[in-house]
Formats: sequence, structure tokens, C-alpha cells
Amino acid sequence: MRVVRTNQAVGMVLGHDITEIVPNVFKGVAFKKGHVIKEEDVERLLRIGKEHVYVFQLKPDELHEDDAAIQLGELACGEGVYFTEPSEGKINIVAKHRGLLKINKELLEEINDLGEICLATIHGNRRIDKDGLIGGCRVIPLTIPKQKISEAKAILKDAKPMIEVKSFKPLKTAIIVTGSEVYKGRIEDKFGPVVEKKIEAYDSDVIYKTIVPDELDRIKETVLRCKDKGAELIIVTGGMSVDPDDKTPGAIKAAGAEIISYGTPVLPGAMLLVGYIEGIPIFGLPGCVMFSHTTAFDILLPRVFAGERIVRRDITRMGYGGQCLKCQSCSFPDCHFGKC
Ligand SMILES: Nc1nc2c(c(=O)[nH]1)N[C@H]1C(S)=C(S)[C@@H](COP(=O)(O)OP(=O)(O)OC[C@H]3O[C@@H](n4cnc5c(N)ncnc54)[C@H](O)[C@@H]3O)O[C@H]1N2
Ligand code: MOO
Repeated sequence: MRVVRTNQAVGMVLGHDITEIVPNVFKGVAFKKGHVIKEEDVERLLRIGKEHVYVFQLKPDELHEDDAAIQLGELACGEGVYFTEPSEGKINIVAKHRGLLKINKELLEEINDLGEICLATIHGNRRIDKDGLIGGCRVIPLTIPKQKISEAKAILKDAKPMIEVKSFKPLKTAIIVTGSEVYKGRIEDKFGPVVEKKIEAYDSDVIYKTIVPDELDRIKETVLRCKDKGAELIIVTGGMSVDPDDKTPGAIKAAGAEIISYGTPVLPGAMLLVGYIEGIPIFGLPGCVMFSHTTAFDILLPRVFAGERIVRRDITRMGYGGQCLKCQSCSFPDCHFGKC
């Protein structure tokens, strides 16, 4: 550290906290150690009585923590993501709009493995709202060798963005409610409205909704009709379990769908089916989706609305984090459920 005249210190890094006391008005830190002195700070520093200050002298191969955080933010943030001005050396990483949050975990690990860098995020593959906090970044010391940032650049330069938020695209949705007890009017349909609400949360329209009995051919024909009607997402409710009247998985298969998975390692949601029929995503939803606040369906929906194609491994890895704790007040997706 060296002493410089305050009016010659613009652009330099303050080496210590500076306290200001204005009787009855303010007592506290006016400038924090590490602050880069700006033109407009000089007058205030002089009023505090600091005609000289201690400053850090950055060596040519060093970066101040604020500049390092900005450069790391620029490297890490892809589409749909921005970062805030550094404060005390830290930037916040934030969603520009709502959508599906994607985090490249491997790259994140590699960057943190460089040392002297802290890049922390929430889990990816979840829905995030506009201005939702994704993470933060800072370097550990007050200054960092520029070489570290070059190493981070080398890791990220040919890779996809480490953090991005994919926009949701509305999907014309068809809902087929199965159940002879519902079809014959023995009970009122309580499943359709639950699903409709979840679809509308993605600004998507339900273009077709019908109730059919537990008959394989009826369900199959209705699936094909939905496809012909231009549905971009088909959802079949009920009949997903092991009773003799549970015909939905067989009917979806008979309609020609490629079954990605019948069964998910998620509770609730174990009996869920995901498939594609000529590229159109199709779900078979078990009774728990009607009953439980949050299930495997809620974990997968953001990915479908972001246009991702679900593959079998996406399903199988859901076991880790796949047990819902059924909290009294559900905070999903701000919880461990579905984070793998
Ligand atoms: N022996 C086993 N039983 C069950 C298993 C199992 O593995 N072995 N799995 C359980 C799990 S997990 C779930 S989830 C449910 C799956 O149920 P289904 O999808 O087969 O649902 P249904 O049998 O069609 O109906 C169950 C229940 O819900 C009522 N229901 C269905 N649809 C509607 C609707 N649209 N509106 C109102 N109520 C509806 C239906 O009347 C039944 O009471 O299976 C477990 N059992
Ligand atoms: O599919 Mo049931 O899916 O776990 O309650």
C-alpha cells in the first residue's frame, strides 16, 4: 500500500475503510476497503478530512475484485441472463425474463476449481421468473491475477453458455380425461381443471378437452384425433396404474407414441408416462397429479414448454431429489424437489 493525495487517487483502490461522522445524521463506513475511488468521491473524502489515502497498487498483471467479477459475469451469462453492478466485489446473476433455467454444472465446477473464484448458483432445469436471483459471483482476494480470468476464458470459450434462461413457447394443448366413473357422470371431473390451470400458467391454451371411458380403443382414437386437431402437447389423465381398468399407457402406445418412460423415479409421480407421437410430447398423468400440489409433472413441464425434448436419462436421473417432502406450505420450485 502507498499513500497518495486524495485528488490524485481517482481510479485507485482504497486500502482501508473510511468512516464518516456527521453528528445526529450519520456515523458509519463512507467508503469500504477495496472501493475504486471515483471523481465524485474526492470532494466527500476531503470533507471527511482525508487529504491523503492509502491505496492498493494494482500490478499490471492483477485485476481488482470488481473488475474480475464483471469479467466473470460476462463469461458466465448467456441468453436471458444479466448481472448487476458489483457491490463489495460481488455481482448478482439474474433472469432477464421468465423461462427455463439452464446451468452447465460441469463448467461451473471447472471455473470454481480454478481457485480464488466463487461462482454460486441455484439448481438448473427449473422455472425461473423475471428478475429471479440465479446466483452470485465474486473473487476471494481483493485482487486476482489476470491469468485466472484467462484460464476461465479458455474453459468457456468454445463451450455453450454456462448459465441461460430459455423462453417458454405457448403450446396448443389437448387434454383427455379418462375414467368410466367420470364419463358416466358418477363423479365430477376434478382432474381436467387441475391440468388446465397448470397449462395456463405457461400462457398456453387448451384447444381441446374431452372425457372418455376406460377403453383402450377410445383413448387411442382420441389421442390420434388430438394430433389431427393440431395439438402441440397431449395430456391423458388417469388409468395409469395396475388395475384391470387402467388402459391409458397401453392406449398411448397403441396410438403409435414412442414411450420415453412409463414410470418416473419421483414421488409423487411414479406412474407418470412421457412419450412423443410424431414429435408431439404426450403425457400420461397418474391420479396423484390431481391430488398432490407438486409432482413429477411439475418438474418436467418447464422443459417441455422451453422446447426441450425429454430423453430417458432425464427421467432416470430424477430419482436423486425425487422425493417430495410434502411441506405444509409448498415452496416448489424453491426446494430440493426435482433438483438432480
Ligand atoms: N396396487 C397398486 N395400486 C396403485 C399403484 C400401484 O403401483 N399398485 N400406484 C398408485 C399410484 S402411485 C397412483 S398415482 C395411482 C394412479 O392412479 P391412476 O392414474 O391409475 O388413477 P385411477 O385409478 O384412474 O383413479 C384413481 C382415483 O382417482 C379418481 N379419479 C381419476 N380421475 C379422476 C377425475 N378426472 N376426476 C375425479 N376423480 C378422478 C378415481 O375415481 C379413483 O378414485 O394408483 C395408485 N394405486
Ligand atoms: O404416480 Mo403416484 O405417482 O406416485 O402417487
